[in-house]
Amino acid sequence: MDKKKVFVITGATGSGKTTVARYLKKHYDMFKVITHTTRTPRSNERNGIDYYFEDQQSMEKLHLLEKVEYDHHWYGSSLEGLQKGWQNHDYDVIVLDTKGAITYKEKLGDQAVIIFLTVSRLNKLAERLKARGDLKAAISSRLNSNEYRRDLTLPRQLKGRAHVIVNDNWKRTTKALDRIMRQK
Ligand SMILES: Nc1nc2c(ncn2[C@@H]2O[C@H](COP(=O)(O)OP(=O)(O)O)[C@@H](O)[C@H]2O)c(=O)[nH]1
Ligand SMILES: Nc1ncnc2c1ncn2[C@@H]1O[C@H](COP(=O)(O)OP(=O)(O)O)[C@@H](O)[C@H]1O
Repeated sequence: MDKKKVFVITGATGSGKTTVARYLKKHYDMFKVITHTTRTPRSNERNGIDYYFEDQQSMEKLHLLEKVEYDHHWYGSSLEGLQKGWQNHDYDVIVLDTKGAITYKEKLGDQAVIIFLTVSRLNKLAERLKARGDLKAAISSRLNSNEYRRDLTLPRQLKGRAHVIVNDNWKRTTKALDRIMRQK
């Protein structure tokens, strides 16, 4: 069996996907796959580190494995991105919306390990976006988007095919992640 895997971190905005990806990169030597987006960078985000920031035209020229519209912006990931990581690492980690996670599971089967994040109280998500420093208008647009509502629950296509972590408490989350990694 191919030992190369991609860990797909998915869930609602503010649920902790980026934080979890950072933990897996640091503690399990995973390669963080950078995806492409047409949304504008946040003040602390850098091109080529957090995303490849694209415009409509440059986005259309890319050869992508999958592409989604999320809160009026486009996001997409490439097979080249995954393969770049697998050259020197057994494990890639990528942050995707739930639509992207379904595509990865369908296309890659057991090679894609899906981790779905949630929280027990939804108002925590808005609090976390504020604490992260997101602009008020961006938070409001995000929380009113159809994609935000959709990603609050595990899609039926991923039922029984994803690890679910309730990320209320960071220490407990790291324990759950370490448990998943021991199963590998
Ligand atoms: N399907 C897919 N989703 C992506 C990709 N890149 C980022 N996303 C998702 O797009 C959504 C919006 O991301 P972002 O604007 O960074 O907001 P955040 O989740 O609040 O940090 C999140 O669910 C990301 O996981 C991609 O290449 N493909
Ligand atoms: N378990 C947790 N408890 C408290 N704050 C958290 C926890 N996990 C993540 N955060 C914080 O919540 C904010 C949103 O997390 P982030 O990883 O950016 O979410 P996402 O990528 O899913 O939008 C960040 O400021 C992060 O530091």
